Amino acid sequence: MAKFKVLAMDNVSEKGLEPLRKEPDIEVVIGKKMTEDELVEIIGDYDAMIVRSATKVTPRVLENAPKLKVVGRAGVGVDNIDLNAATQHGVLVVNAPDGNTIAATEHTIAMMLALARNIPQAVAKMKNGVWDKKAFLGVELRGKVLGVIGLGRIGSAVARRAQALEMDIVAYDPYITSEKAESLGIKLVTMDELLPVADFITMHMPKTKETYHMLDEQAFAKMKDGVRVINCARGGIVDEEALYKYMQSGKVAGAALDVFEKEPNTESPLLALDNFIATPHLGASTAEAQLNVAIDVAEEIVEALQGKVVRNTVNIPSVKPEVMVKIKPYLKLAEKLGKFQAQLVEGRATKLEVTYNGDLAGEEVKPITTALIKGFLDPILQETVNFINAPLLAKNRGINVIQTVNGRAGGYASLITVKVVSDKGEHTLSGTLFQDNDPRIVMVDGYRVDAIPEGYMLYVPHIDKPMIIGPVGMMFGKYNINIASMQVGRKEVGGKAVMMLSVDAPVPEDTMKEIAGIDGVLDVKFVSL
Ligand SMILES: NC(=O)c1ccc[n+]([C@@H]2O[C@H](COP(=O)([O-])OP(=O)(O)OC[C@H]3O[C@@H](n4cnc5c(N)ncnc54)[C@H](O)[C@@H]3O)[C@@H](O)[C@H]2O)c1
Ligand SMILES: O=C(O)CC[C@@H](O)C(=O)O
Repeated sequence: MAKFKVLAMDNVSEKGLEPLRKEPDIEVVIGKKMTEDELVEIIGDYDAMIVRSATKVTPRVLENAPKLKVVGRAGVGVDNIDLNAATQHGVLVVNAPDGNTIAATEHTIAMMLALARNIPQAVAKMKNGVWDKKAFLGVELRGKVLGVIGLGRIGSAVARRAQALEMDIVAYDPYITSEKAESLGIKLVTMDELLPVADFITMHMPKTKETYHMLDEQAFAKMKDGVRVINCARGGIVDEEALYKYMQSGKVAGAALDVFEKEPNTESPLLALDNFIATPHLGASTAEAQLNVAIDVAEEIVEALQGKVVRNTVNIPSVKPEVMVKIKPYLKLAEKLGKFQAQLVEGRATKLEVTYNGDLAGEEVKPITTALIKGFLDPILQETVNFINAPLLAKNRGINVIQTVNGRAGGYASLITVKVVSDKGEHTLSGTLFQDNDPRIVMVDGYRVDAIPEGYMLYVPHIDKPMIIGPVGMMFGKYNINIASMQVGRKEVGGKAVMMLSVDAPVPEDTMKEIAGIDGVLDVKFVSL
C-alpha cells in the first residue's frame, strides 16, 4: 500500500501529475466534482490534495482532514483556500504562481481586442445568419491609454504586450517601486490620476480586503467617458452592480470579465448587455498553462511529503523538517511580539530591529523574523499578510528590517528582542519560551516583566509611587473587567515603572481614558493578541 494518498480535484492536467505518479510511495486519486459534504466524507483518507479554483478548502474540510499535510493550488490565487484554518491545522499551502502567467496575459489581450472590435457580438450575429457590417464600428488600440492596476507578473506582461500594440501605459500598484515601473517604461500614478485618463482599464491584483470592490461607484464616476474595463484577475475586485449601472448610462463603453464575484455565473444581469463580453474563468485555460501548473504543484507536493524544502509556500515558511522542529514554537512567539509592537508603536514605523540571543543564534532565524514582520503588519494592513508577502510589504512601506544574532541571552535559553523605531519614538520588547514552548514577554522598554502574550493586555508606564496599582485595579473593578494577571517592573525606587496586565475582556475607550487620568500614570496602551 502506498504511504501517501493525493486527491487531485478540478480537472487538473493528468499529464502534469507525472512527478507524483512516478513516486512508489504516492497514490494519486482523481476526484470528481464534489459538494463540501462529499469532500468532508472522504478527505480524512488523504495526505495531500490539489485544487484549481472550483474546490473550496474550507475550515470544515480542514477539520475533517487529520492526515492532510499539504494543499497544492494549481495556479496563483489561493482565495478558495482558508489559509488561516490551514495554518491552524498545520497544513502547508503551496501554489504555482508562474505557470499560467502567459495564459492569463494573452487572455487579457484577447479580451481587450475583442472589446475594441466587438468580435464576440459579430460572431454571434453571423452564427444567427445575420451579416451586419454597420453595427460594429470598433476602436483602435494604437495611441490609446491603457491603465494597468496591479503591476505584478501578469500586469507587467500585459503592459509589455500593450506597448507592442503602441498603447500608452499608466499603472497603479502601491507595492512596487517606481524603479521597477521605470525599467518597464511605465509611469506609476495614483488611482485618481489613472481613472480619468485611461481608455482601457485592466485589473491584475489578488482579491484581498483592500482590493474588494476597488472599482466601485466612486471609481466608475471618475473614469473617462467611453472607457472599456477588463478583469481577468479575480471576481469581486470590480463591483458588478456599479459596472452594470455605468454601462447602462453609457459612460462605460464596454466591459470584459473572465471572473465573477459568484462563480459559476450564468445569471448576471451584465450578460444581457450588448457591449458586455465574458468568459467562464478561462484565463489559465491553455494546454501549456495547465501542464505547467500541474507539474509545478505536483513537484511541490512530492517535496512536501518527502519533508524537503518546498518552493512556493503560501502560509508557512518552508524550511527543512529538522529545522522546523526547532524553530516552530518561536514562530508563534515572534508573531505575537510583532503584533504586540504594532499596537504599542505610535506614528509611522521606519525600522524593525530583531535580535536573537542564546541557542536560537545558531539556528535558521529568517523564518522567525518573517513571522515577526507578519505579526507586526497584520493589525495594520487590510490585506492578507502571509509568509510570502510580509517582507515585501514591510519594504514597500519603507520599514527597514534588521536582523542580528548574538551569543548570550542573559540567563534565558533563547531570547528574541524586537525594537521598533517610528517617527514618534521607539519601543523594545523581548520574549522567550519557558520549558521550550511556553511563550513569555520578559522585557518591555528595558523593564523586566513576566507576561503571557495572549488575549487582552494593557501596558501602563507610570511613576513608581503609592496609589497607582490600587486605583488602576479599582478602575477595572468599577467597569466589571476581571484582571487575570498583573506584573510590575521598575529599575529604581521612585523612578519610571511599567505595569503589564492581562484582562478577560476588551477595555472600552472611556475606561482607558480614566486610567490614563490617574495621577502618576504616564500612558495606557491596550493590546489584543
Ligand atoms: N483568470 C485567471 O484564470 C487567472 C489566471 C492567473 C492569475 N489570475 C489572477 O490574476 C491576478 C494577478 O496575478 P499575478 O500572478 O500577476 O500576481 P502577482 O502577485 O504577480 O501581482 C499582483 C500585483 O498586485 C499588486 N497589488 C496588490 N494589492 C494591490 C492594490 N490594492 N492595488 C493595486 N495593486 C495591488 C501587487 O503589488 C502585485 O504587484 C491574481 O488575482 C491571480 O489570482 C487569474
Ligand atoms: O485554475 C484555473 O483555471 C484558474 C487559475 C487562476 O484563477 C489562478 O489564479 O491561477
